[in-house]
Amino acid sequence: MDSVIGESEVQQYANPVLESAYFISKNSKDVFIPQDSIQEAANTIYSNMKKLKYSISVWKQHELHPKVANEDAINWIFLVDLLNFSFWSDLEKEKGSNIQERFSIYHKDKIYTGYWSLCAAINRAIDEGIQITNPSVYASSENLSDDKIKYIFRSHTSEGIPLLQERINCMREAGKILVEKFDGSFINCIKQSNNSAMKLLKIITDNFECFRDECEFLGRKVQLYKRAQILIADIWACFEGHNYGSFNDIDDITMFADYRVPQALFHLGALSYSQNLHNILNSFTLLPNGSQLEIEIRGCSIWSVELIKRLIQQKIKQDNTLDLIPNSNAIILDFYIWDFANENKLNFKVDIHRTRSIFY
Ligand SMILES: Nc1nc2c(c(CN[C@H]3C=C[C@H](O)[C@@H]3O)cn2[C@@H]2O[C@H](COP(=O)(O)O)[C@@H](O)[C@H]2O)c(=O)[nH]1
Repeated sequence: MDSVIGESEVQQYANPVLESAYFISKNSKDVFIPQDSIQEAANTIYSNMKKLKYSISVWKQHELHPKVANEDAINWIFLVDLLNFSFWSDLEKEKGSNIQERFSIYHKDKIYTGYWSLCAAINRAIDEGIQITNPSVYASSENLSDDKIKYIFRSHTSEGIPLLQERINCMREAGKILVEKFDGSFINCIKQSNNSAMKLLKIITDNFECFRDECEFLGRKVQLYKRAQILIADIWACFEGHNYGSFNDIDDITMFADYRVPQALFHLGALSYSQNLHNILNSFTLLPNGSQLEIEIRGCSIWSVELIKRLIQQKIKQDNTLDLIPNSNAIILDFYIWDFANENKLNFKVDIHRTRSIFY
């Protein structure tokens, strides 16, 4: 068996996710970070972000995101990122097939799919007077029955929301933990973190099993923590780095290893796949959660964005124009790439990887 690279060179990163991503990228067999095109990818991303003046303030501009940074927003963000996973459709067996029948939410005269369908369903429930974001409500079926949750996520089409029962289980588990251990509010987790994103990451993954996005890769535990990290990032972005969003080590948060950003990284030339993996993705073959191919895609995506971040930070140092992007940490880069992917995904040459998982 090939020697496992990086085992001895234990990287001293503050974030265990970055350490895992480094290890995965050094031992990946079907996913690569092309050294010859990642600089061009960084240039493209940097110039587009400058043109858009892309910054932390974009987060609240999204129509379905909270507009006021307060306790209600924290409860909303916690619930959204508790359920922020697996929106891709089983109906799509080949490119573009049946997409009109995929799960979607009708809200205020608009139809939403993907991540936005989750936000729309929650906002619709709030408009209907359901206290859906209150942890003591979704913690127990006495306060909010399974049938009521099913009603909240009722689809505009024949396909229902993927993993509905798993989503209900997450709500019960996390709601109970917030009520029993954190006096009913995620704000108390934030207070315990003493303005450290890394401490908050540990509080989340130690206490909430459904955020514990870990698996084994070449005999070693790797931590990817996609929803735990985006939960912290969304609070930081909503509060624009102030108040409950003030973390002195926020730049240690990595890219969020989902299924959409890797697709964009491939399109931009910041990720490449073996022919075998290329064929698997374009034939819509399922990849089991925890499989080597899935972990290579997720881990290399995190490392690719880390390298892009370093390249862009070098460019900022040499850039003497005035229209610099105000912030270029992995969160802002990730948010930009995800928004770019959602606007261009129908033109991408390679499809997403299809893994059913509660982790992303
Ligand atoms: N890496 C990363 N993954 C993200 C997001 C978001 C939403 N973030 C919003 C908030 C601020 C930003 O500006 C975005 O507007 C969702 N996801 C993941 O994508 C998948 C859904 O994709 P689709 O089926 O196409 O909607 C699913 O795994 C979901 O967990 C992100 O930002 N980064």
